[in-house]
Order: sequence, then C-alpha cells, then structure tokens
Amino acid sequence: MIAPDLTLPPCDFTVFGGTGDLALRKLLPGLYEQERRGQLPAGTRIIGVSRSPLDDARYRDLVSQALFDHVAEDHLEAGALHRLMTRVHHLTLDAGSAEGWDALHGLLKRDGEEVVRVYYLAVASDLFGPICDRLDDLGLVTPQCRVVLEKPIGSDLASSRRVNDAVGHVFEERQVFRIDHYLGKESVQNLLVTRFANVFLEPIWNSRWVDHVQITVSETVGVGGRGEYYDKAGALRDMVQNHLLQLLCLVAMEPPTHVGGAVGTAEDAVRDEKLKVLRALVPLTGPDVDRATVRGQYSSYGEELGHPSTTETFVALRAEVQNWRWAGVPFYLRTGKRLGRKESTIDVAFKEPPHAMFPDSEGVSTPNRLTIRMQPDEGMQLHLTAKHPGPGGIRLHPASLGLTYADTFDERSPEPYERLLMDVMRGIPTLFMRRDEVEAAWGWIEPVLERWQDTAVEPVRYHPGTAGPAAADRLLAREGRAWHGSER
Ligand SMILES: NC(=O)C1=CN([C@@H]2O[C@H](COP(=O)(O)OP(=O)(O)OC[C@H]3O[C@@H](n4cnc5c(N)ncnc54)[C@H](OP(=O)(O)O)[C@@H]3O)[C@@H](O)[C@H]2O)C=CC1
Ligand SMILES: O=C1O[C@H](COP(=O)(O)O)[C@@H](O)[C@H](O)[C@H]1O
Repeated sequence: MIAPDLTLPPCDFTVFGGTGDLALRKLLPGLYEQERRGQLPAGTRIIGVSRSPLDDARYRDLVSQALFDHVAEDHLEAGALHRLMTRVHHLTLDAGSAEGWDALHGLLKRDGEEVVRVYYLAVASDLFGPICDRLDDLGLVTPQCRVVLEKPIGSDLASSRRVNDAVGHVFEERQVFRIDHYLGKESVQNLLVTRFANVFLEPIWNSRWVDHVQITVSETVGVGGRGEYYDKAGALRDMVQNHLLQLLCLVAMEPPTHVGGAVGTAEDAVRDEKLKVLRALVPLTGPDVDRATVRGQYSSYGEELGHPSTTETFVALRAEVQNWRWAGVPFYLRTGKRLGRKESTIDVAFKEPPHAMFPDSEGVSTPNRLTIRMQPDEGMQLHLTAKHPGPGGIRLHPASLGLTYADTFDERSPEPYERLLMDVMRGIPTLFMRRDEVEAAWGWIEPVLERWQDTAVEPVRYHPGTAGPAAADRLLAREGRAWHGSER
C-alpha cells in the first residue's frame, strides 16, 4: 500500500449531486485514482449529497458499481477500492429546501481538528446561492473551505453575475474554484509549456507568421441522458463559452510572468493574461453574427430528445483577437455532437515562406502547421516540407515531426478531473476560471445568442457521422481556407 500524503490536512469532500452522472462518471473515479496513488490525505472523507433515500451502504454499492464501470480495469485494486469505500458517506438532503441541514452540520463538525472542507456543487447553478447560504448559516464556511462550481454558471451574463454574486456573498474569490475540465487535460497544460519553455515558437507566434488558428472539439456521442439540460443550453453555451474560449486564450495569451509557484502569487499571472485575450475579442454583433457563425443540428436530435427542437448541437465561428500580436488573424472554432470522429485539436497554421526558393522543384510546399492533439492520442505534430531523397532535382515532400505521449512518457496522463480535484484539495486555483473570465466569456457570446434569437435562425441539419454542416466549410472556404483533417 502506498502511504497517504501526510503533508496535507484531511479533507471533507462534499459533493452536492453525489448520485449524478458527473459524480459517478468523473468525480468518484478521479478520487479513486488519487486513492490508488496514495494522494488522499489521511482522514479524508467523501460525502455524497442528494435527495435520494440512500444510506451509506447503498451509496457505497452505487459508487462501487460506478468505479467498475468507469475506471480502467487494470487500475481496479481491491485494497484501494476498500480504502476509498471506508471514506464514502451519503446524506439525503434537498439542497433547495431549508430542512435537513443539521445532519450535514453534524457530519462535518470536527471540533479542534484542522480540516479542509471542499463543497463540490455538481447541481444546477440556481442551487449554488441557496447552498452557500445554508452552509454559511450553519457556520460551515471557514477560511479553509473551498467551493467548486460546475459549469454552466448561469445561462447568460446576467444570470452568471447573479450566481457569482450569491456565491461571492459567502466565499471569497480565492476560495471559489470554477472548473473547466479542459484546463485539466495534460495536453492543454503542455500547450503552455510548449509555448513558454521553448524559444523557437515565440518569435513566429504572431500575425506576421501565423495565417490562422483552428480549434476543433468534435464528439461522436449525442446528448444521451443529458437532453433536458442540453436542449436549454446548446453547443455555444455548453462548449464554446467555456472550453473553446479557454483554449483560444491559452493559444493567444501573452507570456505570463510565471506559471506555477507559491500559492497565492502564481494563479493570477495566467488568469490575468487569459482575461486580456477575452477582452480583446472583436465583438460579434448584428449582421456580423450571420457572417461569422454557423449553427447546426444533427438530423436525429429531435428524435433522440423526444420532441422537435431548434437548439444547436454544432457551432462553427470565426473570431478575431484585436491586439498587437493577433490583429487580422482568424481564429476558427468548431464543436459538435454526433460527428464522424472524436477529436479535440488545436491547429496553428503558418504563412507561406516569403520567397519561393525552389521554383524548379517537383512536388508541393505545404505551409507549416503545428497540431496539438488533446484527444485521442495526445501529442503534437509539426507539419513541414522536406526534400524527398534521391538524385536529380529537388522534390518537395510533406513530412512531420511528432510527439505522442504514449511513446514519450511511461506514465499515463491523469484524467482531467483527477488532476483538478487534487488542485482543489491543495488550494491551487491556476487551472480554474476566475469570475471575471467567466463573465467576459459570457459577455462575448451573449450578442451571438441574441442575434440568433432575434433572427430566429434555424440550425442547419447535418447527418450524424459526418464532419457537420457544409456551411461550416464555406465559412473557411470564403477566405481560401479549409478545416484540417475533416474529410467528408
Ligand atoms: N455530466 C457531465 O458530464 C457534466 C455535468 N456538468 C454539470 O454538473 C451538474 C450535474 O450534472 P449531472 O451529474 O450530469 O446531472 P444529473 O442530473 O445526472 O445529477 C444531478 C444530481 O444532483 C442531485 N440533485 C438534484 N437536485 C437536487 C437537490 N435539490 N438537492 C440535492 N441534490 C439534488 C441529483 O440527485 P437527486 O435527484 O437524487 O436529488 C443528482 O445526484 C450540472 O450543472 C451539469 O451541467 C458539467 C460538465 C459535465
Ligand atoms: O463539458 C462538456 O464536455 C463534454 C466533452 O468533454 P471531452 O473531454 O469528452 O471532450 C461534452 O460532451 C459535454 O456536453 C460538455 O458539457
């Protein structure tokens, strides 16, 4: 057995929404992996809260089944499973009601013991304020407490502000961890290292040398059991407002003074730079929205949902960051469900060399491109042009330099939630969104939502299993470009 991390005080990790899809599919498996690696501080407890009438034993059965379903088979170890189960409890409580909170108080009170309390709010964001108020009324909020907010935080700028105000009434900003699991992906963090721990990219990472950037998050799954939530949200709120804009920020931001370092000094360096990017996004309003966005819906969506709907399951859009570094460089973003393949990639496409040096050559010189693959098969590829070997004239040949995580590192990449939950327990907020970032992102997408609503624009249908609507291709084709790697 691996020894627990004794450098951290015990943690009472309370998950509101402890029987939900997110908790069972991501959070508990993430906590299990920490248990397996001996990273859960001694004395740590995990308390699932929901309205379901479950005692500890039945909740442990539910969690156990979820671990069998969602943890890699070769990671299932009897010892770790047993240790985790002894930490797990369930409390039946309607978080929207004022009744029943004394039981939580009884469970969490640990007189005289130093303990970090984490409240993970894996419920709809209209419950965030009431939950925080109840916790405060019971004296369960101390400076050592942290609250984790799941997305979406509100459904527009005004509601997001209301939720943030309600949480901010009880917790200081330093205690609030707004989770975006894309920031927990190894390959996303590697983007920071690639950009800033090497010298060769920075001189060409600007409008002089970069032609455009593409960010694609394409999924093969549909909305599954999350139809009720998704149909109110749509792809722009569900994916673009958070994950895709966060990725854009990491590509476009200026070098922060440091990444990491002492808690309390480091987190804002990165978050300040991301915020500047969000604030530099050229607003999309009125007719610009019609030109720069595509809304799509897969043809079987209504059938899957059980009723007709005009919610988008696909978005493509063209954004611009108006600052010295990026003026004039398009950032094309697209995301959708039930597409032909699951992939999340960032492509930075560079310009042609300023002078055609090989006029008599055979073959073609393709512009350089850096592809960062977040999933599947995490890694990076630098596309370049090489000389085809052989005598005679010069033959140009497309080639690439590649890095795959699987071949390069022995360790597996931790799942994003696993990594981020550890950061919460350790109180490291760098990879979490600050309030001003979330609100700036809502501020940018809101006029798009409004325009779509005002013009009653219907999503264009696309067939499941394809690359999405052809209109998304035209968005780039108009400017003489094409999406990379999306053969129809
Ligand atoms: N699932 C996912 O992959 C992701 C989810 N999220 C967000 O996380 C949140 C939870 O999502 P998800 O797990 O999918 O949702 P589910 O509908 O699967 O689960 C909701 C959970 O909340 C509990 N719950 C609902 N109302 C109350 C209440 N009044 N008091 C106490 N518990 C309550 C439910 O249990 P019960 O009904 O028994 O009370 C259940 O445990 C949502 O805001 C979602 O947007 C964000 C990113 C990804
Ligand atoms: O936050 C969300 O992300 C998932 C996609 O995450 P990934 O890590 O599998 O790319 C998406 O399916 C879901 O709709 C959204 O809420």
